[in-house]
Amino acid sequence: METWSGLDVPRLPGAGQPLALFDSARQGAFPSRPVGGHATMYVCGITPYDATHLGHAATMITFDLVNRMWRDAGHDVVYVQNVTDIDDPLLERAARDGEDWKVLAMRETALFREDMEALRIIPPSHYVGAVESIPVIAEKVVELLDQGAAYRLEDGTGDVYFDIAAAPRFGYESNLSREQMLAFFAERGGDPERAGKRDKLDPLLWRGRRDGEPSWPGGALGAGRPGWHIECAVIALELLGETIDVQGGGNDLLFPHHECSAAHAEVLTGKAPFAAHYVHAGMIGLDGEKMSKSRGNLVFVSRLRSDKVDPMAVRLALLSDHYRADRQWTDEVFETAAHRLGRWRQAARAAVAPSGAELLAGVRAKLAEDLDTPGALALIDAWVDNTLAGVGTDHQAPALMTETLDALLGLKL
Ligand SMILES: Nc1ncnc2c1ncn2[C@@H]1O[C@H](COS(=O)(=O)NC(=O)[C@@H](N)CS)[C@@H](O)[C@H]1O
Ligand SMILES: [Zn+2]
Repeated sequence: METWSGLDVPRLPGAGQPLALFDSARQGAFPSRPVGGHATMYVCGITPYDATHLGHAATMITFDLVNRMWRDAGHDVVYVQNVTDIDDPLLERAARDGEDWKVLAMRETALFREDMEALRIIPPSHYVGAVESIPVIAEKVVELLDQGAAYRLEDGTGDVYFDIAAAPRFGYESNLSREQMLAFFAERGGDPERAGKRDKLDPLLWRGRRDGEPSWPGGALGAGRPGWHIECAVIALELLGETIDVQGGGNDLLFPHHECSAAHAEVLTGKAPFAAHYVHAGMIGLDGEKMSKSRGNLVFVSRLRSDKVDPMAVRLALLSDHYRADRQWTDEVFETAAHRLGRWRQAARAAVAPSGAELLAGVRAKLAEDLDTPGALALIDAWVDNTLAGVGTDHQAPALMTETLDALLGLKL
């Protein structure tokens, strides 16, 4: 699947320091140490309907900062993102609206790409759909069956499940109790009550063909379509290798999605941990509720854009609180960001300002501490206040400040 169009990232003087990121498995922030000359990141992309709401945008901006910080530290980055262009919620929405699910998926994915370009998100190296990945997913499910790590239900549906007992450390990523897992599993697309499963938490790998549902040839599996977690495990393994630096997404994916994806990958490769860092972005909410399709309380990037809202003000607003915090989108958050952006643009046009090198070093240091954007933005505010008050003697500073905000925060002044 084609990715969206790229953009230039200014090279800054010197180099950034190692990026420390919070790892959900180890429950602490640790330096990410990409090896082999390039950093590898898999970020869970959209299920293509109701795109692009501000929750999607906030999470994509978070991992765009990881991408930018790694590049600033001198790494090449191989970044893979998927589109879940076949799954129950997509089929349900298409049926609700009486439209072809393939058309819905294509239209929403195209809109997502436009919104990502407007928000100045560096495109992933590989942008991959679930449907185009079905042949290799089916092969991997057969491998899991051959390893005895998966089993077919005996009820004639052709459904295949993963046996979580095959993953000895299952649960190490989310650190949840079994009852918490059962609750999240039921809430987020799992089927704990399905008859015939060995364990209630066993996730679906392959759904055998059903009348009225799309299906694809699955080789030895027979016709059907892939489960959700195996999709992301297989796409990452195919394009990034057996272990990766970052597996990312919103914190709604921590369990079951990322836990199961990691378990599938580790059983397939025999290598653990699948990801050195399991990175989860907080949920953007509106009126006190998580912004989500099921609730329908969505603010769309494309709507803001058609209302002539500056995407850079949206991006700055979504950077103003810490990426791991569940946070609310409010008019006040937006107005504050728009005002801040105006002052920053004014200061960037000054002839002279406080030291640009000091600002760059300060912003690098704050972002290297688990993407402390509130700390970084406060340093920029102080620099801007001084600049607008006529303090400072550095003639290169305004230009360097502009490049710093572009390269590290993705903000075009
Ligand atoms: N309210 C929200 N706040 C922050 N991130 C969100 C929010 N809702 C969804 N996301 C994130 O946005 C991305 C796409 O979400 S999604 O459209 O529901 N799709 C999926 O979760 C799956 N296609 C992942 S394989 C995911 O990383 C998800 O964690
Ligand atoms: Zn995923």
